[in-house]
Amino acid sequence: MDARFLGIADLVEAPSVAVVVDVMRAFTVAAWAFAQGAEKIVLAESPDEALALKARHPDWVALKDGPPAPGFDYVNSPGLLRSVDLGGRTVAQKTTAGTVGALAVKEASLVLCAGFVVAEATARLLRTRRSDGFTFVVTGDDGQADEDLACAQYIARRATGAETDAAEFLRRAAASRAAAELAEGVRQGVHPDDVALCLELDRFPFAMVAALEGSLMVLRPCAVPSAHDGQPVA
Ligand SMILES: O=C(O)[C@H](CS(=O)(=O)O)OP(=O)(O)O
Ligand SMILES: [Mg+2]
Repeated sequence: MDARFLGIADLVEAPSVAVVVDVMRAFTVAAWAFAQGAEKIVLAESPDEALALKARHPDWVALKDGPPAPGFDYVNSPGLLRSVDLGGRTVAQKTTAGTVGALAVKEASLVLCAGFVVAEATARLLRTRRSDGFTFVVTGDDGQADEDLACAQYIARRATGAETDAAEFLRRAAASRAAAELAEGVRQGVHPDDVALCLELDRFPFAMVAALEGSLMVLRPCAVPSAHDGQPVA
């Protein structure tokens, strides 16, 4: 299996299978939103689009990174989101890196969004795909964010079925600039548990698949039973 690791700016053509990785924090937050009952997440192009979607659908909730902002219900923090009941709700999410990365590959035939919390389910889903290669989008720091690269490399290894010790990959993520910035209060809209929550390996049993639904890029959880190993999915 051929794995490419690209930053968002390096994407010149739509990959066939794209795994968009944002450990800190967009896709850890997305996984927590599903765990808290959200039906789907619409990946918004801009803060204004997230607010416009919410205005059009008053039962939706809007979430963005950075500090709390007028019109937005939540910030991009797993620690803050984990106590919120999102049962049946649609979330419009806009972040600096993660949502931008997913929107950059919206023409791909399969788009998975991932972090350590859904690593094994993501790898399991990739194992069911007959594909010559996978493109991992390392969303942070122009493709240099080590928390995202470490997670992408870990998932790529697990996607081959190779036994892989996660410890070194998690250590790199814990030592990343993003982790330091979250811990030191450089980033805003942060809960003290955010870094630890982003490093919870396989916290959730589902993968997350994004696809165009009309003009919107919509992220949904996807159960990946281990019994399907080796069988292709649509
Ligand atoms: O919320 C985050 O951690 C970041 C925003 S920033 O890097 O602090 O500006 O967004 P994400 O898209 O989740 O990396
Ligand atoms: Mg990030």
